[in-house]
Amino acid sequence: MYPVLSVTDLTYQIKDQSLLSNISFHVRKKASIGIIGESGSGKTTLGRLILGLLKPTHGLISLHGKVFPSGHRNERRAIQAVFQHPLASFNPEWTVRESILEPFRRHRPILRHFPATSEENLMTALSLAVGVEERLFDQLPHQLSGGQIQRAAIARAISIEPDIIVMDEPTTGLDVVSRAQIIELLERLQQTLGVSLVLISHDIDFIRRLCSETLVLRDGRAVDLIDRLESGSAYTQRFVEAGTW
Ligand SMILES: Nc1ncnc2c1ncn2[C@@H]1O[C@H](COP(=O)(O)OP(=O)(O)OP(=O)(O)O)[C@@H](O)[C@H]1O
Repeated sequence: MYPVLSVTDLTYQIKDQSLLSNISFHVRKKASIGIIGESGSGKTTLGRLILGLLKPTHGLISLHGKVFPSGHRNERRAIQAVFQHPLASFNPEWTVRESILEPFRRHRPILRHFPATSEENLMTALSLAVGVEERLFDQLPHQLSGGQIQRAAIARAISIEPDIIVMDEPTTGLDVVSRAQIIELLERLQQTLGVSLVLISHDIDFIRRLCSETLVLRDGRAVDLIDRLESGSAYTQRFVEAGTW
């Protein structure tokens, strides 16, 4: 069986500058890969390439063994994003509910896990799945706390049952309790939905809890691709011991 996501020899250049060079890895169903590295090492650029928002200079991304993006309408459903500042990804003039329903209305997917007999049923199921009281979905995005809007962003991402969610710094700015809740939520979603995760983070403990494999970037190159953070190079160990990058 093909991995859900394959990245092969991916290189991204702007003019003569290589922001990423020869990156390769696979992610299987229900598995998670962590992407870590110093500021400016290329993590967000890699996330944007995986989402099809940037076009690689060389190399290949494939979903279930097929080149991505191919232009096929349905492939966009398979891969969803939760960005670093979730508030900025919500339309400030729409209720949170309207924003959450937007991808569902656009894709009209056939759902296996969530009941999609009506939008109301779907919203109730999503509220339970992410642990946000349903009445909060009728608020405007700025009226929710950082943890609540992060979970609403996750609700939007899972509403169309993607195969992969790419998350950029999902714990930044969250208090300890909200951070722990996000970790538990992601663990649960992996088990119940079978979703694979690509987690970009500076938070070593977050990566350790959730990821079966970790890619360490330095200046756009892969330094380590490891299943245990402790088995990384001396470079990686310095940051693992510090707990952050
Ligand atoms: N559009 C662009 N044009 C030129 N350089 C860019 C562009 N986008 C990113 N870069 C450069 O590419 C490098 C990698 O940036 P990227 O945002 O991917 O790093 P990062 O690892 O996500 O950093 P951080 O942890 O600070 O978010 C940086 O040196 C950045 O300045």
